[in-house]
Amino acid sequence: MIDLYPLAGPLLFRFDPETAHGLTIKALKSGLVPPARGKDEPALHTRVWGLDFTNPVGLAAGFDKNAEVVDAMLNLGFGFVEPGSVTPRPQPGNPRPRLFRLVEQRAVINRMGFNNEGLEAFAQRLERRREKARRAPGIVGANLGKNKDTADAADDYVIGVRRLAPLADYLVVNVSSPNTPGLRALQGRDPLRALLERVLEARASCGLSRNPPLLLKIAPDLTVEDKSDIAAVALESGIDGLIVSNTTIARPDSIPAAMRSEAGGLSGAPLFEPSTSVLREIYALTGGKLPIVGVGGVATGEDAYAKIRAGASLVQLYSAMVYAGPAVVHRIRRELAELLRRDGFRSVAEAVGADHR
Ligand SMILES: Cc1cc2nc3c(=O)[nH]c(=O)nc-3n(C[C@H](O)[C@H](O)[C@H](O)COP(=O)(O)O)c2cc1C
Repeated sequence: MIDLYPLAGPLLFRFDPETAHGLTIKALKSGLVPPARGKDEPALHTRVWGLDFTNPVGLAAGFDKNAEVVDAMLNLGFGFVEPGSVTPRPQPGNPRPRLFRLVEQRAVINRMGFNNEGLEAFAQRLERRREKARRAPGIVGANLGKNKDTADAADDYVIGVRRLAPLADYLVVNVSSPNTPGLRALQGRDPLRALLERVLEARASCGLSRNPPLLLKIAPDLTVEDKSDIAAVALESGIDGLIVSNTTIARPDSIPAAMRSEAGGLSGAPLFEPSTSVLREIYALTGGKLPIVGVGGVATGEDAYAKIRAGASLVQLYSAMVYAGPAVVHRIRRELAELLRRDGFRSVAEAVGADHR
């Protein structure tokens, strides 16, 4: 592929991060970014939840909050994309500034607070996409959040599931954003059990011939007890998988003093170790029975491979794209295929959880 990011990147970095993101979405929507899918090596093909992924590298939630650039991102080489988080009603999110680059650390801090155009706009875009003859191939999930002012969180997730179950290849219940008050408390054993029961019931009530897999996205900032509770509830509830992890509220020593006090979730390189370690633990606690999407600090094929060996069936990224542009996806695919070959794995699936054996 021709990589234009060495030109576009420095230009975008002259704007504040949120303006740069808005410009990126506009460029993608208007077709200014040329498609560059490339060919996926057969070893990268993988089947999870009965869905065929041409490669295991996905775009994490938060980049395309309103499902505006699903095809454009698939056309850049992602095996799957996850628009959202979407909330039932539109909401503005937190006041700006709320997005910060930590260039030297290859990291991002955000406290967006689920800014989005709401469920109806999101669903209609997916509906229109379904009608298009020329859709990009690839898997499209939908990541669900709750409105800030909704008292009973489960109500919002149920609304999201009912509207999007017929439109998405998989659904994500996101209870791990640090920027919506009270959200992460839903990861506790009893609230989680009650929430998952209600969303699974909502999915069943859609009467679809094929239910989209339902995944739970968790935070990296969890106690030993939290993790074992989540693993137990995930297994007993009958959900289909987990996404590990969202951003962290921790501030590792590498984060400069001026940025330490910015509230929000930290993502990118400093999140790699902590999120991979939670992934490893959750894989062990669930005995490898639930497919896990590994996310947090993935920027190279080696990072993706490490997540897979720790127990991820698929990986996702967001922050690495800010610094390396979409070419990062091609690089990861190429390097990952090489690493699998080097270690004698014929497929991604063969390498999942290899560190545990
Ligand atoms: C600006 C920004 C917005 C995000 N918004 C969401 C969101 O709406 N829902 C969600 O589940 N995760 C959201 N995330 C978290 C990412 O999906 C991902 O879990 C996290 O950034 C770690 O991956 P990374 O290190 O590759 O960025 C957001 C991340 C960033 C940087």
